[in-house]
Amino acid sequence: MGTSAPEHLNSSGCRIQYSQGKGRGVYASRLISKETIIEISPVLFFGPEEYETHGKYTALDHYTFKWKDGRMALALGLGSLFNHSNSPNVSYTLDTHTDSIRYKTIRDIDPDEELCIFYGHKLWFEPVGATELGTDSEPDNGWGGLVENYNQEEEAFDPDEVVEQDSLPFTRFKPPPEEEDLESIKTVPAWVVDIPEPRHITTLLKWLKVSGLEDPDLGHLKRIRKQDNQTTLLLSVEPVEPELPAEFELPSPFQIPVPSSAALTLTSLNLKTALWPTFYAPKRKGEMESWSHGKVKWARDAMQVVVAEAQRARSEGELPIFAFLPVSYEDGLDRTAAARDTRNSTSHPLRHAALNLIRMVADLNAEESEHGSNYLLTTKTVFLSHEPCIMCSMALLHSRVKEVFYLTPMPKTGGCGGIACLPMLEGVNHRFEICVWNEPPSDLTIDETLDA
Ligand SMILES: C[S@@+](CC[C@H](N)C(=O)[O-])C[C@H]1O[C@@H](n2cnc3c(N)ncnc32)[C@H](O)[C@@H]1O
Repeated sequence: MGTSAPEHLNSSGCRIQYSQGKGRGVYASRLISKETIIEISPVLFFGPEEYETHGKYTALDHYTFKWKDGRMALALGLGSLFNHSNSPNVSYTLDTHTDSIRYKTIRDIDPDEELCIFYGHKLWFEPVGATELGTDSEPDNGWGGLVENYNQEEEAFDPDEVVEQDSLPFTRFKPPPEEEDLESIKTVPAWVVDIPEPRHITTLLKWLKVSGLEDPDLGHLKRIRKQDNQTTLLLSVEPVEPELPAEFELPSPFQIPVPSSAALTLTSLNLKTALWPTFYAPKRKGEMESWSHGKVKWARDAMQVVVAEAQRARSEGELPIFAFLPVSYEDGLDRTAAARDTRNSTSHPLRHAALNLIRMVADLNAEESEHGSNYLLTTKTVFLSHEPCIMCSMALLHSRVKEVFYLTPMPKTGGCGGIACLPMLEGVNHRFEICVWNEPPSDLTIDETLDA
């Protein structure tokens, strides 16, 4: 063993340092933000035969990654020096196009923090740190382990490329569109004019086309309203009163509120058309926001954190239930929060993971938010190890969360598809999308009668 670690010219803020009980490790020499590629290591291959007859009897066995075609690969550069953690802060992807391994931070990294990857559940050494799990008897569910990462080909795709619904690693349930009531319909003031002579309508419509008043923002509205023997023409939503052609001797235009968007449901169509004739544009059944490869990777990374932290919680005497609010994929700027179920340690029956998470968000935002809005998770996605119980599902609904992902369905107690599905109930004042991971890890099973 050398007496001091070699210097390494890695410009992404990594250094090599001895790590207590683990040999050398990779450390952050400055703050590194989430989703930073910190290393791309070229690999050196060993053919299956060479590996079987020689490689596996050498120290290299502790360093090699299994490649897709059965070869073993030794990461050069920093790649071989990342130590293992059950709650890794770095993910990696085998890039078969360039024969290299890319290492990326999963979350923001503090200066001097060790950068660790997840080796899988079958470890060949006694991991340092009381939080580490993993025995030979434990099934390797592949979560973040070598096998799974090696099957993850997202990096080989364009991160912005859309993933087909059927290829997503989770199943999505989208609530029906909101039924609107009169109060919730958004309107904009629009200029309209009554047309005393219906025979002028065609000419006026032609005039409108060349008048500069045609506005794509009005595409969801019909141009003409016929009501009580009165024909009215929609002119514009500009603040200034439009000038009308003098030859028709029209009365002065006036402003009225018109709906600002098309009607999604028949109920809203009726309500909106009472204001001004509106087009009906129901969302096609099953129509959902699309997911890109990059976003799927983001969700997978978040779920890896959930699994690792749920296992860690169990090793520390808690229930293996975990809730995680990652930095959102789109802006990558907001706060993250994470919470365990702490019913065991607190002897408090309401300390469920999802409730703890919502309370944590409220506490974090308490100083900055307007009174009463600090708990809101509007536009956010929450990742859970288990389907939330009815109480937690209601709390999530109350928090206005956008999406909830869970791994383990709870058919007897769950409130997001188990015994009930709260966001789909009639009359609730918010709906969120539910995404159920396709293959829940078997080692997070809890008593089926427990509320998660
Ligand atoms: C890929 S190497 C990592 C770099 C290694 N520490 C070195 O100095 O060369 C894997 C080896 O690091 C050690 N190691 C990695 N993670 C560890 C952990 N959490 N606890 C203890 N030892 C660890 C084990 O000896 C393992 O065989």
